[in-house]
Amino acid sequence: MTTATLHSTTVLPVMESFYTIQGEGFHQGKAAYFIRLGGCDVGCVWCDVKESWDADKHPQRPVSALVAEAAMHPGRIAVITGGEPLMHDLRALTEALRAEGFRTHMETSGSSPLSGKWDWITLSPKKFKAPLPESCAAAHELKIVIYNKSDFAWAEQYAAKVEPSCKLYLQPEWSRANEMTPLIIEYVKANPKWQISLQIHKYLNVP
Ligand SMILES: C[S@@+](CC[C@H](N)C(=O)[O-])C[C@H]1O[C@@H](n2cnc3c(N)ncnc32)[C@H](O)[C@@H]1O
Ligand SMILES: Nc1nc2[nH]cc(C(=O)O)c2c(=O)[nH]1
Ligand code: SF4
Ligand SMILES: [Mg+2]
Repeated sequence: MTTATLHSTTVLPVMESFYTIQGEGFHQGKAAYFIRLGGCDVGCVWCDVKESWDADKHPQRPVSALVAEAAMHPGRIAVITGGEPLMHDLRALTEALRAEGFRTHMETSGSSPLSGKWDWITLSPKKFKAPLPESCAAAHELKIVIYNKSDFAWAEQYAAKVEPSCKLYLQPEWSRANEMTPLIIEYVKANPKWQISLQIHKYLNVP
């Protein structure tokens, strides 16, 4: 049996999957198919998908079925998110997505070991469980959630750990967006290596 065949038998806990507009970061505004995997051991107090945390609450689904559903839509960006996707072995999923012509993107805290083949890794480090050095090295985009003023200095610590080519984004924590967005605007104006990332899907009322 080949490695690819072995991987094709894999199942993953899936909370939801949906075709939408990427609302955040460098690829904001592009059509993308999202697969939200269950399970997260990071525990951010302000997490906007706490329902994802317990993997056992979500059905185990075969990778082949997930990719077949994704391929029914015309977009060819697949975003793997969660929960914390790197709690799972993502080799089979990324191989199968690429075989269908998808570019593989991931949203991760980087706190569990990397697996899979990725065209784009969005690293969003968390104070609650720090990212591994390998995730910092692999990130194409660093996206720091700003919950209070002290998070700007914390963001700079991670900007120093990623590659020089890594894009840098500051994103207001949603419940504090009214207070934090003006601070982010001033910070980006003073520190133009950073850009602002808004969660535009929440303004557009799409998933
Ligand atoms: C729900 S997380 C799932 C992926 C992974 N666990 C992570 O945190 O990167 C997806 C993205 O949403 C961000 N996020 C989560 N809750 C948020 C909130 N309340 N406001 C703004 N961004 C949030 C995360 O930082 C991450 O960039
Ligand atoms: N439209 C849309 N864009 C997103 N970008 C990152 C998301 C995520 O939850 O990982 C997300 C999401 O949940 N919806
Ligand atoms: S790491 Fe991501 S999914 Fe996990 S609690 Fe934090 S924001 Fe939520
Ligand atoms: Mg989201």
